[in-house]
Amino acid sequence: MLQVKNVSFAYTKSKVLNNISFDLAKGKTLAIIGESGSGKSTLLKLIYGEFDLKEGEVWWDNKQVLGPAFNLIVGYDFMKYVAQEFDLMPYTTVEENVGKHLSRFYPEQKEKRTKELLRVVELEAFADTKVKILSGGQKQRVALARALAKEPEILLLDEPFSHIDNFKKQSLRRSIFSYLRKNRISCLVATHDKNDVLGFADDMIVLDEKKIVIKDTPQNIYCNPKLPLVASFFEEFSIIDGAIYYAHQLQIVENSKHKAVVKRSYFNGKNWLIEATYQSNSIFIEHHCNLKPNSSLFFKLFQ
Ligand SMILES: Nc1ncnc2c1ncn2[C@@H]1O[C@H](COP(=O)(O)OP(=O)(O)OP(=O)(O)O)[C@@H](O)[C@H]1O
Repeated sequence: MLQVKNVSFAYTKSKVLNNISFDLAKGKTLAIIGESGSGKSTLLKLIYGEFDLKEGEVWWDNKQVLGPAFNLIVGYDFMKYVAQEFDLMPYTTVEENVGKHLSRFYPEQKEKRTKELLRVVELEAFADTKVKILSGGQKQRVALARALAKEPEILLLDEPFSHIDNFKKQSLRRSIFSYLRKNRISCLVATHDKNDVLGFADDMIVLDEKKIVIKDTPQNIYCNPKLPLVASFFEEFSIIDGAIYYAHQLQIVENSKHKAVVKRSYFNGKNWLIEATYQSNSIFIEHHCNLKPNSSLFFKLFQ
């Protein structure tokens, strides 16, 4: 189990993280969300042992994770970290990058393992391609495969699918997260993408103002977002009478006590998002067709 105990950290004078504590059980996935600059990457780096901690401790089972003051080489065998910059070897092939840390003394095992990982990240066709000429998304997939090569017990992922195109993203997500589950690898994933969280993470934490402001299951947080910051991570929302409503919780009806004026309609694939003005504020309503700007509408609320 990963244990983060009362961790605080500052790069310079002011703190980036203040008194962070949480646990992550074996084989579980925990998502970290928060605005840009809220400290997600810093937290991953601290857990990886990239910096020395002055306040707080990080433990994996009965081993304490220590920073560079205690380790000549940053990191531990049981933990792998895929950073936003992938740190690959550009002039060697995809296969060589993935197999870099696997033993040369067992060539058959090495080849089998490398092939298995290339299948997980859907890069079999690029095994002999030099990394230098790969796209950003392909490089990101090589970095993921390399992190998994030596079967870590815990994987730290920083925006793992940010460079992957929408065609591949969903199937790659399913492939990676089911591989982690099957092999009981714990995973901590920092993300801006709700699709990394809903359906894949067991728990999530929300970072704001240097602290963990919410920790719960993705389902509970989605259904009861509590803060506008959290609702905005998932969907367009409106605040009406002090409560948060997602766009699908507002329904246009013939008549009601809530009257608004249409500003604009946006096509979003499944239906339309209507932006309207209600009591001088913008609200968002999901609807099956677009509506004329400046026309009036009535809506009702449901949860
Ligand atoms: N090496 C560094 N030296 C000084 N300050 C840093 C350093 N790295 C990050 N910071 C600062 O620490 C804060 C947290 O940054 P961090 O990269 O952890 O945020 P983040 O939530 O991961 O952001 P993003 O979502 O944009 O990746 C920011 O204010 C950033 O400017």
